Amino acid sequence: MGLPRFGPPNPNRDDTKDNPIISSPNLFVANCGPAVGLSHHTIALVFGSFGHVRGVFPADDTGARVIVCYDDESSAAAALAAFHGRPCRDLADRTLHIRYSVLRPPPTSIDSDSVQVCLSASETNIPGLYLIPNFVTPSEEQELLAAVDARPWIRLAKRRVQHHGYPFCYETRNVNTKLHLGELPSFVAPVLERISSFPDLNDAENLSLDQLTVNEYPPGVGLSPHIDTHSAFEGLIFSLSLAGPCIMEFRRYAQGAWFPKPGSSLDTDVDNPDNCSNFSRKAIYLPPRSMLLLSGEARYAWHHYIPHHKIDKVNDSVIKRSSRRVSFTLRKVRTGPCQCQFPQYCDSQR
Ligand SMILES: O=C(O)CCC(=O)C(=O)O
Ligand SMILES: [Fe+2]
Repeated sequence: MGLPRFGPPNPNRDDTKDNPIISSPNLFVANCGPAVGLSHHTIALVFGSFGHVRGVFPADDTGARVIVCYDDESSAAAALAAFHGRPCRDLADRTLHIRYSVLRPPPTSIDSDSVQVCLSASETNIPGLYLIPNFVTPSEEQELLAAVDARPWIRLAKRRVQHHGYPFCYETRNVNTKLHLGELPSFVAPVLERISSFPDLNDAENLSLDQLTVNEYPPGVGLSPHIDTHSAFEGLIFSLSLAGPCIMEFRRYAQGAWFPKPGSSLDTDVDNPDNCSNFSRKAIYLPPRSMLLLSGEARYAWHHYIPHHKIDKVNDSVIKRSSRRVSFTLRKVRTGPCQCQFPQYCDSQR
């Protein structure tokens, strides 16, 4: 039998003390279960003194949290009032922490194997997306990697980063334009020079990219879906892949942008909010030494995302992520509000 899709009302909130005023015939009971010596049968018997128990189920795979399902809400309310927060004599004197449990929506199935992985930007049909393979040579790649490895890394939860030009603040997903760290380091000069000859750029001379974020991803680490904050950066975003490949997925959400909570990490594998399961998906393979350009619709309206996989499937081939992937994201910091043509995705026009 599969697990019931129940959970605590708000897994991010510690509401064990004051239960939110919702009612449910189902209880989420923590500190209770086979891992702490209480069988589901015993739990059903003890909770059964408040009404008919339809079932006791593991709430997760810890063995120490269960879901107790009653026929009716009043039985659940009585059990919660009697047992929550105090030692339960009939359950080995364990102090139970009880909340009402809610039925979770079915998880949105994100099967990255089911999306065809494009090998060129034109195949994706995303306006404004460009990919140039072999943008740097293998020896330039080694030089760039050596240059960043000679500088201090900032350790995030799952990956390491460096910021040059301006620091990027993960709390606000923005840059502090007053905190100029100086010119971009000289090791990126050849890359910047080559960028200015990038095809399809209308305004190559006025590029003046002034912010570089270097990301180092260990195998299996990706980046949750996001649009680089419109108000933080201008309309061209370049990403150079070094050392290893990855698949980058693009999503265009039907409702417009969903803005992650400030401070939420790009490291996490939270793929999309509950109410935003309706989106178009595309995926592209980024080989090492390739340069990706996000412009126009690709930059402003599509979320980009690096799945958290150790192995990527590129159509029929399986590609193991290398020991690391290092990316150079080059952007120009915006100084006024964004006035793009995609207001539904734009934090300046919200
Ligand atoms: O690693 C990459 O290629 C993308 C990084 C990225 O999306 C970002 O820094 O905003
Ligand atoms: Fe990004």
